[in-house]
Amino acid sequence: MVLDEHQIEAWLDDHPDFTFDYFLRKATQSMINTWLADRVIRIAADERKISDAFTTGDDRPPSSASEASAGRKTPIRKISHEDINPNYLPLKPMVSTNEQGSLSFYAPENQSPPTPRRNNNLGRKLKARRISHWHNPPQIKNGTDVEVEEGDGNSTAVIDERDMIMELVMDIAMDLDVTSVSHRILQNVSILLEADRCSLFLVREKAGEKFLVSRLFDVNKESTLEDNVVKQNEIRIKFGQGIAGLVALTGNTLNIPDAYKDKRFNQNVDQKTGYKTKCILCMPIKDQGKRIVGVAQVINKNQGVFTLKDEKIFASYLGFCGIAIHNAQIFEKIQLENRRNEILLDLARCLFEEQSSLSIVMETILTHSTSLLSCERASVLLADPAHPENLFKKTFEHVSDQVALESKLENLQNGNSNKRKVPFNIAITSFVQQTGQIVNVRDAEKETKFQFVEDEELGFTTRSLLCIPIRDSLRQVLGVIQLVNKMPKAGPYFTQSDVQILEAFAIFCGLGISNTRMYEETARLAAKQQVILEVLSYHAVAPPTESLQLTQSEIPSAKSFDLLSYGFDDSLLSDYDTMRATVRMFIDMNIPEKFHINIGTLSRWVASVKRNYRPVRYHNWRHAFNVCQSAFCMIKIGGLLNVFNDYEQLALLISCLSHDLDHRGTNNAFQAKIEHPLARLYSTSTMEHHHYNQCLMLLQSDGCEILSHLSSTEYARVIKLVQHAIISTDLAVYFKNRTAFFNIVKSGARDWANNEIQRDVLRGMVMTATDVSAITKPWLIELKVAEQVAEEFFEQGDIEKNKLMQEPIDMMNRKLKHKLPNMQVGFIDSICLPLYEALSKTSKGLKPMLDGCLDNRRHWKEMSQKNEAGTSM
Ligand SMILES: Nc1nc2c(ncn2[C@@H]2O[C@@H]3COP(=O)(O)O[C@H]3[C@H]2O)c(=O)[nH]1
Ligand SMILES: [Zn+2]
Repeated sequence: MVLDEHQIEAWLDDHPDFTFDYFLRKATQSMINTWLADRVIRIAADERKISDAFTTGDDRPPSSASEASAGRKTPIRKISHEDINPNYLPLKPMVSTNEQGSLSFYAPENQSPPTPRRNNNLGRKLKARRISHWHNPPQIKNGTDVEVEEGDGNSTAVIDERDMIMELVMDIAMDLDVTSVSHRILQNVSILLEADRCSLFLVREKAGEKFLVSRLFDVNKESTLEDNVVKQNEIRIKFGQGIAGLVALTGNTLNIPDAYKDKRFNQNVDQKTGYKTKCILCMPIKDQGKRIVGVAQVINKNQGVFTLKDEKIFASYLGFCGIAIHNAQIFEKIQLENRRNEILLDLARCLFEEQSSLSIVMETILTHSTSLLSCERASVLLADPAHPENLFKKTFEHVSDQVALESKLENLQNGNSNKRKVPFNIAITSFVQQTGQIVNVRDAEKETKFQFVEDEELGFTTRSLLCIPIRDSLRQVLGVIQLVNKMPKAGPYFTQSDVQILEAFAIFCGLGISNTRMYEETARLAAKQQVILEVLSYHAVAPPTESLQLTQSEIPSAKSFDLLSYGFDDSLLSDYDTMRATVRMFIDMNIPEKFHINIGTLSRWVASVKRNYRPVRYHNWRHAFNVCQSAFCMIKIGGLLNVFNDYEQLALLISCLSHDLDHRGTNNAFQAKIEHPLARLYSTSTMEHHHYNQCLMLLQSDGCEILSHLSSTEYARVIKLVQHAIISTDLAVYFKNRTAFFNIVKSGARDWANNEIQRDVLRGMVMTATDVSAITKPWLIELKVAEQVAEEFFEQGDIEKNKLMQEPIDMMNRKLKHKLPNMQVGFIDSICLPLYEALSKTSKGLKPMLDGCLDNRRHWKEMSQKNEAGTSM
C-alpha cells in the first residue's frame, strides 16, 4: 500500500508521541538549525501560542485531535501587531555605557535586554530534577535516559534527555541572551558528563587581533547565572595561549587526561584560584558559518577521565551554543541599527525644526555630541570658502553642563574671568580640514605627531581628542567637528563607536550648514529685493507736486471733456487733462464719496498710474485712459449702472486704468520666446499677471492708497474683482469664457442682478469690450489707433526677425503692412463683432458700440477691396 503525504501527516498528527520520538532520533543538526532560524523570526508572535501550549500542564506538543489537525493545514502567517510591538525590541535607552564606561549602542552586558521568555514550568521541573540528580548520581540507560534516585531514595525518576534538549531548543528560540542560554547548556553538560566545572570563553577582536574573554566561569550543578557570569576582571587569553587559546586557534578539540603533564596547560589560573585541574575537555564553538565564536571547557570528571562519548555529547550541546551566539549576534546588530536610526532621526528632527540660523543648528549638534558622546568640550570650525588660506572663518563652541558648572564655581572662588574655552588645536583641525582624515588622539600626553596648545593658558588639560571632517553633498570639506576629553566616567578615550556616531553627526552638520546657508542666502536676497522694491515703489509714485496741482485745480465736467460719448477722442486732451478727466470719471461715479477716497489721494494715484505706463506705441497711458473712458460710458450710458454694484463699478474703473500697467509693447508669446523671468513666474496670462501686480503695488504705495478706508473684507473683495478683471483682458481668457457669455445671452436665462457667476462672466466681457473699444470709434480715430497697434506689432516683429532670428507672424510682419485692412476685417469678425452683438442684446445702451464696429468693418473692407483691386490692376 502506498500512502500519500496527507495520510502520513494525518497519522503523525494523531500519534504525537511517536512523532516526538521520531524527531529526537532522526532530526539532524541542520534540520534543527533551519527550524530555529525560522523560529527566531517568529519569536514574538508565537510566544503566546507556545506558552499556552505549555501551561496546559503537558510538556509535550499538543496531542488532541483538533490541535493536531491544525498542523496539517498550517495557516499562512500574517504579520500581526505583536511582530512590530516595540515591547519586543528593547530599544531604550538608545545609548548605554558599557563595562569600561564607554558609550555604546549595545545594551549594557550586565543588564541583558528584556527578551521574550516563555512562561512554562518545564525549566523549573528540570532544575529540580537536575539538583536532585546531582545529589543522587544517575546511571545511564539506553544512551539517552538517565535514571535518578529521588531524595527519599526509594523512587526512581528519569532525567529525560529529550526534555533537556526540548528546553534548550525553547531557550534558544526565546532567549536572545547568549550568557543565560550558554549557562543552561553548560549546566546540562556538567550533569551529563559528570564534570566538576565548566567555563565559556567568547572570541573578541580589537585592532585586528583576536582573543578570548571569559564569560562564564566555574559553572557547576548548583551555581546560578549570577555566580558564574564574569562581570569584572575578565580573563583575557590570546589565541594560541594555553589549552583554550589553542582550541580557539586550531578549532580542534583537546581532551587532556592529566593537565599537569601537558606542557600546553597554563597553571596560572589554578595558582590564582587554588583549584586543582586534573582533566580537561576543551572544544570550539562555531557559528553557522563555521567561524569560531567561542571556546568551552569542562574540567575534572567525577570518576576517571573524559571519554570519546563525552566528547560527542559535549559537541552536540555546543552546537546549541553556536546557534545561540549566532542569534544573539544578529539581534545585537539589529538593535544597534535601530538605536543608531533612532538617534539620527532624533537629531534630524531637532535640526530640521530649526534651520533659520546656523548658530542654532550648531548649538543643537554640539549639545547632542557632548551629551551622547560624553565629552567635556566640543567645537565646530567652519572653513572660509572664499579665502581658503584663512582656514577657519567661524567657530562654534559648546562646553558640557558639568564642566560649565565646575568652571563657574571655580571662577567664583578665584574671581577669574571665564577663560576655559575649547582650544583650536590648529595643527590637528587644519590637518583634518586639509586632508579630510579623521584624527582620534587617545592619549594627548603620548601624542607625538600633533602639538597641543598650552593647557595652562586655557585652564585645563587635554587628555583625549576626536576630530573629523564635515562635508557637503559634493564631499567638499566645509569644516571640522572636534570633541575634547572623553568624560572619565565614560572611558579613557573616544571609541570606534564614538567615531561612527560622530561621522553620522557630521553628515547632519553638513546638511544643516548647507541648508542654513541656503536659508540665509534666500533671506539676504529677500531683504535685497525688499530694498529694491522700496526704491522702485518710491520712484513709481508721482511726486506730490504733480498731483497737488491736480487736486487744487478745478476739475471740468464730464460733458466738457466729452466723456459721456462712445466717440470720445482723447487726442483733443492734453496729458494733464487726461488725468483731470480720469478724476472726473471717478467723481461722476460717486466713487470718492462712497468709498471715502480723498481727492488728493485719488489724484496722486491717477498720476502714479499714468507714470507707470511706458511710452510704447499703443499700450501706453492713452490706451489705458481710453479703456477707462469706455467703461465709464458703458456703465453710465450703456445701461450697466443697474447691473454692477458699487464695488464692481469701483473695481472696473481701477482695472481699466491699470490693465496694461508697465506694458513693454510686446505680447505674452514674446515673453515666453525670450524666456523673460515673467514667463517663468506666470506661464499663462503672463503680462496680465504683471499688470495686476503693478496695480496692486500702486494701490499699496504711500500716498496712493485709495482703498485705505475700506474694511479688510471690502478691500479683499475689490482686489479680487480687480484681479479677475485684469486677467480677463488676456484675449486667451476671453476666448475661453465668451461661449458661456453667448449662451447666457442666447438662452434668455440671464439674471445679472442675482447670479454672481453670470456677472463674473459679464465683467470679463466688458473688460474686453473696453480694451478693444477703439474698433467702435469714429473711423478716423479707429484708423489712427489701428496704425498704432500695427506699428507696435511690427516693432515686436522686427525684434523677432533681427534679434531672435525668427520669422514673425503675419500680423507682426512689417513686410505685410499692406494687408492691415484685411487683417482688421478678420480681427473684427473673429473677436469684436460677436462680442458687441451679444453685449447690445444684453443692454440696448451698448448698441452704439456695435454700430461703430460695423461701420469700421465697412471702411476696412472697402480699403481691403481697394488694395486687392490695386494689386490686381
Ligand atoms: N489686429 C488688431 N488687434 C488689436 C486691435 N486693437 C487691439 N488689438 C489686440 O487686442 C488686444 C487686446 O488686449 P491688449 O490690449 O493686451 O492687446 C490688444 C491687441 O493685441 C486692432 O485694431 N487690430
Ligand atoms: Zn489693453
